[in-house]
Amino acid sequence: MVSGTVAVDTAHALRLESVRKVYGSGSNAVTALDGVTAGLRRGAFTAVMGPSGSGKSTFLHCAAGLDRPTSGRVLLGDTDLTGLSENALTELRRQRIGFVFQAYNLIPSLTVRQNITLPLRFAGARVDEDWLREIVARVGIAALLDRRPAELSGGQQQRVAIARALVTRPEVLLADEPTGALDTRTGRQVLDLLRGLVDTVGQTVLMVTHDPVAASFAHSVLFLADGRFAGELREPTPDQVVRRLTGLGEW
Ligand SMILES: Nc1ncnc2c1ncn2[C@@H]1O[C@H](COP(=O)(O)OP(=O)(O)OP(=O)(O)O)[C@@H](O)[C@H]1O
Repeated sequence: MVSGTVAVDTAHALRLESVRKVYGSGSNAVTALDGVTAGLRRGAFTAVMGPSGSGKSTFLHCAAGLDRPTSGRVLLGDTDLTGLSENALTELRRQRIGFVFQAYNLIPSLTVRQNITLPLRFAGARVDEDWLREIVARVGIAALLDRRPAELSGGQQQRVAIARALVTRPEVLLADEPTGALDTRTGRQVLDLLRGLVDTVGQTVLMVTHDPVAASFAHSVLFLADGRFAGELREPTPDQVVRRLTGLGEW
C-alpha cells in the first residue's frame, strides 16, 4: 500500500476514527473530542448536532483538516489527513473540500462571478464554463453574476457562497451553521438547495447546526455530547431531533 493511503471505504466520503482533540495542556487542557468514530455516507446529507460545547466545531475543523487531531485518524476518501504536511492539507482543502459559513465570507470588491471562481484562481486552475453555468443555474443566481455582494440579499449571498464551494467539484461540502444569519423562509430555501444538491448530483454534505428544523433536511443526524459520539438519527423529524437533544443536555 502506498504510504498515506488506506483501504478504500466506498460507503463513506469522510471518516473520523477514534479522534481525540485536546486543546491546551496541563491544568488548562480541554478535551474537545474524546475518541469520536463517525462517517459521512457518500452522497448523503449529514447534520451534526449536540449541546453547546459538545465538540461540533472541533468535529468540523478536524474533518476539514483545519485542526489536527491529538490522536486518531481522519480519512477523506482513501487519503489519511493525519500524516499530511501543512502545504498538502492546504492543497487538499482547496481541491477536495468546499466550505460554507454562517457569514458568507464573500469579497466585497469582487463580482459574484469573480467570487465564485476565486478558489480556481487560488488553485491555478481554469474555469470550466459549463460547470460554472450549471452550478449558478442550480443555485439560482445565474442573473446575478455581475453584481457585487453588497447588492445581494443574505439568501442570495449564501447561494453565491454555495456556488463558490462547489466550483472545484469537492468530494465533501462542509457547512457551518449555513442558515444562522438568514430569516426562516430564506433559510429553508438554502436548506432545500443543499438537500437538492445531494439528491440530484450526489454531493456529500456535512452541516453543523443548532437548529432542529435545519437538521431535519439531512438524511441523518450525528449527535455529539461531551466530545463523544452519542448516536445517529436517520430520516430525522424536528420533533425527534428535539427529543434526542433534550436527552443530551442544555442546547
Ligand atoms: N481553540 C480552543 N482552545 C481551547 N479550548 C477550545 C478551543 N476550541 C474549542 N475549545 C473547547 O472545546 C470544547 C468543544 O468546543 P466546540 O467549539 O467544538 O463545541 P461546539 O459544540 O461547537 O459548541 P457551540 O455549540 O457552543 O458552538 C469546548 O469546551 C470549548 O471551550
